[in-house]
Amino acid sequence: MASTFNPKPLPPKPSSTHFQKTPHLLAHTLQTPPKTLTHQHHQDPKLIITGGAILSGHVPISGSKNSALPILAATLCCSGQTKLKNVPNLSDTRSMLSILGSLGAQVEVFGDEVVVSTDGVRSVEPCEGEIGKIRGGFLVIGPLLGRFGEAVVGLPGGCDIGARPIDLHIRGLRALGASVECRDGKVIAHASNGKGLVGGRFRLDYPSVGATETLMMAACMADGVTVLSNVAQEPEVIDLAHFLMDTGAFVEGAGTDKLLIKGRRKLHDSEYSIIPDRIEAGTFLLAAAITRSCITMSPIVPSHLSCLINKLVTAGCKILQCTPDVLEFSAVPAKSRDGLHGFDVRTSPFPGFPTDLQPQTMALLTTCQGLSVVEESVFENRMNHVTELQKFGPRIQVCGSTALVFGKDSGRLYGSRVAASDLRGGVSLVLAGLAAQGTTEVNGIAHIDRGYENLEMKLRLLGADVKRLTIPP
Ligand SMILES: CC(=O)N[C@H]1[C@@H](OP(=O)(O)OP(=O)(O)OC[C@H]2O[C@@H](n3ccc(=O)[nH]c3=O)[C@H](O)[C@@H]2O)O[C@H](CO)[C@@H](O)[C@@H]1O
Ligand SMILES: C=C(OP(=O)(O)O)C(=O)O
Repeated sequence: MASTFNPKPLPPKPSSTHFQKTPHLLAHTLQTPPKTLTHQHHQDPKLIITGGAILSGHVPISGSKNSALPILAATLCCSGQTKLKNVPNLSDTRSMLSILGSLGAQVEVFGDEVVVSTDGVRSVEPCEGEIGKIRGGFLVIGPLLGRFGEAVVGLPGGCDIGARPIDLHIRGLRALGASVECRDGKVIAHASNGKGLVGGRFRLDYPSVGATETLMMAACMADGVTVLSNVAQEPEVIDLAHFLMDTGAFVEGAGTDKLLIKGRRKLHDSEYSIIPDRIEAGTFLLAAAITRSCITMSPIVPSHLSCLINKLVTAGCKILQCTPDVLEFSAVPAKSRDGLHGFDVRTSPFPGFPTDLQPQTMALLTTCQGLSVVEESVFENRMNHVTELQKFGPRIQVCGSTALVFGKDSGRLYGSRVAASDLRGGVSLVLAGLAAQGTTEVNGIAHIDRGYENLEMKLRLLGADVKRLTIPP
């Protein structure tokens, strides 16, 4: 029987120290999106991968995109200067900073540190163009409504992996006393009693990550006590709760299915470090697995990845070292190079198997022994990568939200010209390219740049042959 991975518990999170305010303005490296992101598809840069390299060495893991986005939105709840550390430099975080800037916030960027002051915010209507690019931008609605009593926010963008409605955000805000209507592609919200939001009770029909985050932030600024049930338990929700508590909020129950929040009108300044990106870390574990390699990575919170690691151990991989923040992982088979066994996956909310690792896991399963079944239960349309993965040669059969992956016996992977249509689907093609014989060209990599910081540089650090080709306009 496969052994179960039991990570050591983390030490308690240190309480925040107060940030020494820095009056100077320095480089705004995160605020200027690279030109290539605004180009048409045929002018997009592409990744060229020569497959077959065995990876080795150490990869640094960046801060979490899905924590950084809500925490940047939450700076709108805070007076004074908020200093965030370990913020990843991604097109999504740059969009989020533009959204804050469009409201009148002052944003300064020093490498991976971002200092935000929202005291000068005068607008409650963020730039619609940026909101429409990313999912996390919509999260400003809760803080705006809580602090200013109104918000006018365009409909969110993000990966095209399903309908992704926002009904739970809206119904939850109504339960806190807001009047909310959707008109002309915008959500227009008012704290309808004229005095601001009021505490209330709301049960989410589904533990939506985004709706939980919207309601947590709104409840922190509402008058009275709020109880939210059937909430999301993802590490990013816990990270947001820790940030809010550091700024003076009272949030109890983060990481369980019920939150109790005592509202205050305004939160104060703080200094806070974003957690490591578990999805980026998981992607590198899968990169090592698909190339049958041994690598180390840090920083990482192993318990955030228990579900994936247990599956990989079942497949035949080994955890050689696991401390609270470093992981040494080996997929080097004992005898032959292709000894990993397939396994079944059903995505579900945390602590279940993360939907954001489903496409990358499917890429690995095409190289494993036997038939694997991959079921996507979180999003209704997250199988777009399959047609592109099939171009590498393996047999994959899709029926609705379930894929049958026939594994290495259905054929080995051959380099191919493919195109990303979303973030994680896109990176699954990069993983397939690492394992394929010959050269792979991955187009549409603006999708990948939304969520991976320096992907090709990090892969090269591990010994992969990956180049970014930027075609001049
Ligand atoms: C920026 C960010 O953090 N993105 C993550 C966040 O997205 P996001 O917050 O959008 O994901 P949700 O947890 O809200 O969505 C999960 C499911 O709930 C449904 N739903 C959601 C809200 C709502 O009001 N009504 C509704 O029906 C969605 O359509 C989806 O089927 O969590 C997802 C699930 O872990 C991840 O894949 C995304 O990477
Ligand atoms: C689906 C994702 O992102 P978003 O919610 O930002 O579209 C993702 O990170 O895989």
